[in-house]
Amino acid sequence: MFFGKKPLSETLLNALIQQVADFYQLPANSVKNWFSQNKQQLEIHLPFAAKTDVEQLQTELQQILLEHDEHKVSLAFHTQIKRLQTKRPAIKGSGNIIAVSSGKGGVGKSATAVNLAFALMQQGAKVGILDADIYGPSVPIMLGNKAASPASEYGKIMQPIEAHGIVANSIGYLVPEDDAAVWRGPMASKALQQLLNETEWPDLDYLILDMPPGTGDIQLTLAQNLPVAAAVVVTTPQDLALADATKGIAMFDKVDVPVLGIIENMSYYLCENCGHKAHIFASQGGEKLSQKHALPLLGQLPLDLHIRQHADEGKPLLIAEPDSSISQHYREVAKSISKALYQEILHSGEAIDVLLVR
Ligand SMILES: Nc1ncnc2c1ncn2[C@@H]1O[C@H](COP(=O)(O)OP(=O)(O)OP(=O)(O)O)[C@@H](O)[C@H]1O
Repeated sequence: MFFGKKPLSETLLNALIQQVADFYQLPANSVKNWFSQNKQQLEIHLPFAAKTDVEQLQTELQQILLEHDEHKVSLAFHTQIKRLQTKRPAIKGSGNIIAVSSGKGGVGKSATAVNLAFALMQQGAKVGILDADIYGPSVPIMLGNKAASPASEYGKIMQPIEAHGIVANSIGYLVPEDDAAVWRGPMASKALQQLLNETEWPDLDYLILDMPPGTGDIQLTLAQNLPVAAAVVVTTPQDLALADATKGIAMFDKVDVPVLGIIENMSYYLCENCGHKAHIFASQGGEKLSQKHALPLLGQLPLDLHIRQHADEGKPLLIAEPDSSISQHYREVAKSISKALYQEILHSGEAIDVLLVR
């Protein structure tokens, strides 16, 4: 291992590796292969989307370099996400397909899926979104491009629609809303499989699949027949939604798709004037659900006017207000999802590590 002509001491390299390992509470052995050296540059390839960690990591590593009199060495961080092997054959370019599902309609699954797609992008991943909510496709509304239509050069393979740095496809771009609304189950699931297969996804890390709400035949067929890498379940905290979320978790268990965790949406309302936190839809529901199923509670997002306004106006919150505390919260959830999927990749391979969600 050389830096230009000068070898970088093993002691120093080990100290740097240990620092990153401690940061992520991982064994140094797993972190070692994230490092590569190139002339005066030390490259660190993070295997999950965690761009918001880079600044702190950089400071910590630079401090060690300074202590070893190696201040000239520059650091470069990259995001290098692997694909989790799925039972169903992979779809070209789609990367890891993450199903965002809800047992019950109206809990904010689509708004969560869209915001998470942008949050993952802002954490450094290449992201697409497929709107599989066939009876109520809201992705085109939330991306503000309802009138767009995917170009198709050979009459078959479609180019996804680009929006603010992600790509998307939806039945909503292809057929009038009322047409899809009358499709029966088998026709709807076939149309969705086609939509996924016949889109030219541009080498993504993640494809967010905005599932139709519920746990019926269409959902089960999709979870079973598509190469879904993992799922997250969105719920509101009240009992009714939690009972349905349980069915959602059971559905993914049945088809052996790992559930990465639960997102509680509309958890509370924070009064903008007095700062009072009101638990409109009851409290701690998501927490109880996560304990019951031994799944992480990935995030608790507020009931917030800005989330609704930006979604309904077609200006994604993460793009319109990237510095808001809610956008930061979404980025934390996105990072946790990405890390949890990395954990699944480790489990599926020879190495098994413990990665705590930071
Ligand atoms: N945390 C939130 N705060 C405020 N409004 C929200 C929040 N999450 C979602 N909404 C709004 O609630 C409405 C329903 O959300 P959304 O369409 O995402 O739900 P859904 O679960 O996907 O619904 P469906 O099951 O009918 O597809 C939308 O107007 C959306 O903007």
